[in-house]
Amino acid sequence: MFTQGRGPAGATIASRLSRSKTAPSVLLLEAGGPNADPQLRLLAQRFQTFMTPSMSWGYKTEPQAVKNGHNGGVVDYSRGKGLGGSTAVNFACWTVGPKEDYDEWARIVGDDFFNWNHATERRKRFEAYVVPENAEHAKYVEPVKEVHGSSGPVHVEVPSKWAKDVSFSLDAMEEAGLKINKDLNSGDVIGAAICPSTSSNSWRSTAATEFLQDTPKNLTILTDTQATKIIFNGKKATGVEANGKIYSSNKDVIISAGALDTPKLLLLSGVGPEEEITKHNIPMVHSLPGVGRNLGDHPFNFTLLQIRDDLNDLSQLADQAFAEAAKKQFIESGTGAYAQAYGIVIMAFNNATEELLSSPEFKALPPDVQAHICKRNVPVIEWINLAPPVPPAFDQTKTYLPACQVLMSTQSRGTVTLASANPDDAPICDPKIMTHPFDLLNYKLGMKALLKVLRSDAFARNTMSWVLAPRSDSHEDIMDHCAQTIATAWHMSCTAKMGRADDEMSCVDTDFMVRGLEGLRVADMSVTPFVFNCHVQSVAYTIGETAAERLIAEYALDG
Ligand SMILES: Cc1cc2nc3c(=O)[nH]c(=O)nc-3n(C[C@H](O)[C@H](O)[C@H](O)COP(=O)(O)OP(=O)(O)OC[C@H]3O[C@@H](n4cnc5c(N)ncnc54)[C@H](O)[C@@H]3O)c2cc1C
Repeated sequence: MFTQGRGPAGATIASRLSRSKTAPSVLLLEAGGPNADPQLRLLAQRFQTFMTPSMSWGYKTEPQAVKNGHNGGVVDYSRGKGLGGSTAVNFACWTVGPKEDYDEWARIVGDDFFNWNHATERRKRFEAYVVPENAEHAKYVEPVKEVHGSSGPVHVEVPSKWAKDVSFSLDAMEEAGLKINKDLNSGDVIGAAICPSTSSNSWRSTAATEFLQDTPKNLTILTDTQATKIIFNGKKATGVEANGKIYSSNKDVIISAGALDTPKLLLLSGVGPEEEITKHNIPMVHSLPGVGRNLGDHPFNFTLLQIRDDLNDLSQLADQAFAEAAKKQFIESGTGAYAQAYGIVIMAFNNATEELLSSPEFKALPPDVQAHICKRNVPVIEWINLAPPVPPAFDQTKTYLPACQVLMSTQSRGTVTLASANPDDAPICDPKIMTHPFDLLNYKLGMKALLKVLRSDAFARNTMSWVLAPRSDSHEDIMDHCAQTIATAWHMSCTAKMGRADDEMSCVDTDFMVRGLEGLRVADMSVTPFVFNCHVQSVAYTIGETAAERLIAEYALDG
């Protein structure tokens, strides 16, 4: 048995399989290094870690149509590299998404194994969800205990110490008309809520710290080992090539390299759309039109308000000496400014408005997509307050409220293709952000609604100035601001999607087996049939757990 890629999906599978009763031999190959320095796991630095060059693949998108803005429309498309994969560099927000998304996945693929109830039971096995009891915070946060795990390996917490702006921001959202959702991870995501983080006592937890410690002898982990080709005997995968060596497998090869590198490896190995493979003179192994297609993501834009100085303490950290001392104090004693800086993000997920639902853009969507968007807990827009930190170009001694918009229920789809047959070349990533008319309208209506909230008295009376925002609600000003701040939330998905046999774009079946091949599975964010309406690391862990459960049953690994 062999798995490749050490992100949340790959690490979960390798850990579960190797710890099963029959203890099969599992080899895990990871292209990056060990990411061993604990200082790279400070939650207070969660928004900067991805800029550490050794921990990122450093990908960028092709110029996007929302252009004429910064960088000519080229958007950062980082992926985590090394132990923990993207969980070692991500923003550590933990959201599991709406229950209806899981049921929709089950409906699309025709298998109840993927529905909310089953997924919740699986998540409870790997989750350790901690919300400290605190009378002051009870107004804002109260977990629905039945849907959370308490003793799994993946640590999720609401830090016990809150910065001042947390309650300010939630109170203002409530006053502006949003409902407070005390547990956005109950399956009901709608409303303004505290978002827990993947951390323990403000130290980031990663797929590696959670699944790859104290590993059993039958699990071998090789770092700095990039798989460059899958080896086939006819239509059967028998191993992979990495660092000029062949690693053979007598059972399955499982690819968990993430939604950009999994299609890249499949294409390099001759599996994918014929025209894409032959154009690089790669020998064709198997035609699969969906590989590298359907790339979906969540576009992300931000606005910035300067607010009253007494509303948070983060400006202290602009003083280099103060920041160094705070970091030292936190590392030595777990206390001080670093124990609460950037500890909490506030999220507000919103349903579609009547205006969106009555638009021609909505009515042109396929009937099943329309039906899904109309469901109770399915959001079309997410707003984020208190993150990310203010870019260095702005005066760091001032106090700010970043307020962002993340597009949900996205319909735009792009591609991942090869730049060449050389495995060292980055893939060509073109997510075609907001090219679908529904996404464009949804973005504009969402941004107008966000501006209305930020202009409401609750925010206005605490706002000193608008630093970054559309100049007006006009189409031109909203799109101009969009072009200036466009990014994605790095939720790349669907590039080797799971689907039914009669869906010609389906790449894997519900056993994660690559269609038309033997001994080859894909289990990572590539396989989701649509872009989940949440921050997706929880989905990647769930995919790993689901694939492991299927394999353990198929090979009777638990005896
Ligand atoms: C900057 C950033 C911020 C994010 N913020 C959040 C957030 O706050 N909340 C959230 O829920 N999600 C967030 N995400 C997304 C989330 O982290 C990912 O969706 C999730 O980690 C994907 O898991 P995966 O297992 O599919 O792939 P990955 O986590 O990307 O893991 C893939 C692994 O495979 C390895 N690999 C790739 N190619 C090869 C090869 N050829 N050979 C061997 N190994 C290979 C990679 O080095 C990596 O270790 C963020 C992502 C990024 C990049």
